[in-house]
Amino acid sequence: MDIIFHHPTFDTEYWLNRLQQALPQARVRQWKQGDQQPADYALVWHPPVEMLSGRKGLKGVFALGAGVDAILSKLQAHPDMLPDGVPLFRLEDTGMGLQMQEYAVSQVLHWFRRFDDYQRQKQQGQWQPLEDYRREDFTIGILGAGVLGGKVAESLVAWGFPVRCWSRSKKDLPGVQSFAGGEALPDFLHGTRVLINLLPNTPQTVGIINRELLGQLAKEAYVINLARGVHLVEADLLAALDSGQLKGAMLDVFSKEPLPENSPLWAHPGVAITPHVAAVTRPDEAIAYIAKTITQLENGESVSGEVSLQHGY
Ligand SMILES: NC(=O)C1=CN([C@@H]2O[C@H](COP(=O)(O)OP(=O)(O)OC[C@H]3O[C@@H](n4cnc5c(N)ncnc54)[C@H](OP(=O)(O)O)[C@@H]3O)[C@@H](O)[C@H]2O)C=CC1
Ligand SMILES: O=C(O)C(=O)CO
Repeated sequence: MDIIFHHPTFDTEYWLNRLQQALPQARVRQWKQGDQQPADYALVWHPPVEMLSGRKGLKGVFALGAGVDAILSKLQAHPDMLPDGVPLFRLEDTGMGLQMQEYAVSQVLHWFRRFDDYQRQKQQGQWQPLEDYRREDFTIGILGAGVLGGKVAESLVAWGFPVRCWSRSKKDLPGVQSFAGGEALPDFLHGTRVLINLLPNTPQTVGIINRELLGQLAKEAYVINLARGVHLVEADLLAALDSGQLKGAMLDVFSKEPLPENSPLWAHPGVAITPHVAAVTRPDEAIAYIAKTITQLENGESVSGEVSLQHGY
C-alpha cells in the first residue's frame, strides 16, 4: 500500500515517520511536484491540484483538518481533482474537541464572572464589586452541533449553564435543547446570551452571523466565532457592539487571515482576538485516526469521517 503526504507547514519528517510506525505494511512518502507514481491514499492540506487529479488507483483522500472548505472550493474550480467515487475524509475530533472545550469554557467563564468589566475598572483604578450574573440569564447557544459543537455543549452543560444547539438535524445531547432547521433559528436565538459558532463553511452558512441574527440575541450578548471568518459579517458585529446590543466578541477566525493591520477589529475594546488557534491538528491523535480508518477500509469495514460532497461538510 502506498501513501502520499502533502502539508504546506507541518513537520513532514515527523508525520512520515509516525505514519510508517502506525502502518508498517505501507510505503509512505512525501508527494513532490511531478510525482505521478501510484498511491492508494493521499493525506493533504491545501493540496496542489496535480497531486490528486487524474490519479488512478486512489482509494481515499484524508484532509488533515476538520474543515474541508478549502479543499472543496478547489474541487469546485477543478472538478476532476478528486477522481470519481474516491471518498474524502476529514479529522473528527482527534484532540480538537478538548481544545475547543478549553477555549469556549474559559471565555464563557471570563464573561460570566465579569472579568471584562473588572479589567475596565482596573484601568480606571476603580474598586467596585458588581452584581453577579445569574446562570439562568446566561443561556449558551451553539450554532453547529456536530463533533466539535457537541463537545463544547457537553462541557458547558457540566458548568451548569443552560445550553441549546442549532443544526440541520435534531440532536439528543444530554442537557442540551436542540433546534433544527432554518425555521427554528429565531427560537434558538431568542434568549441566547452567548452565541458560539461551530458551523462548517458552506453556501448556506456564509454570512449567517449578520445584523439580523445579532439583533435577535438577548440584550448585551456575546459572540464567540470558532469556525470560519466568512460566517461573520464583521461590519455588522462592530455595529452591534457599538449600539450595545453586543457586549463582547471573541474571534479566532476572520474573513481574511492573517487579519489585516488596518482592520477596525484590532482596536475595538469589545473584541478579543486569537490567530486561528482554537483547535489545531494534533499529529499523534490524527495519525492514530487515519491509520485506524485506513485499516478498516482495507478490511472492508464501515468507517466514519467521510465528507458529504452533496452537503459540503
Ligand atoms: N478555529 C479553529 O481552529 C477550527 C475551526 N474548525 C471549524 O469548525 C467546523 C465544525 O467542525 P465539526 O464540528 O467537526 O463539524 P461537523 O461536520 O461535525 O458539524 C457541523 C455541524 O453543523 C451543522 N450544520 C451544517 N450546515 C448547517 C446548516 N445549513 N444549518 C444548520 N446546521 C448546519 C451540522 O448539522 P447536522 O449535524 O444536522 O449535520 C452539524 O451539526 C469545521 O467545519 C471548521 O470550519 C475546526 C477545527 C479548528
Ligand atoms: O481543522 C480545521 O478546520 C482548522 O481550522 C484547523 O485550524
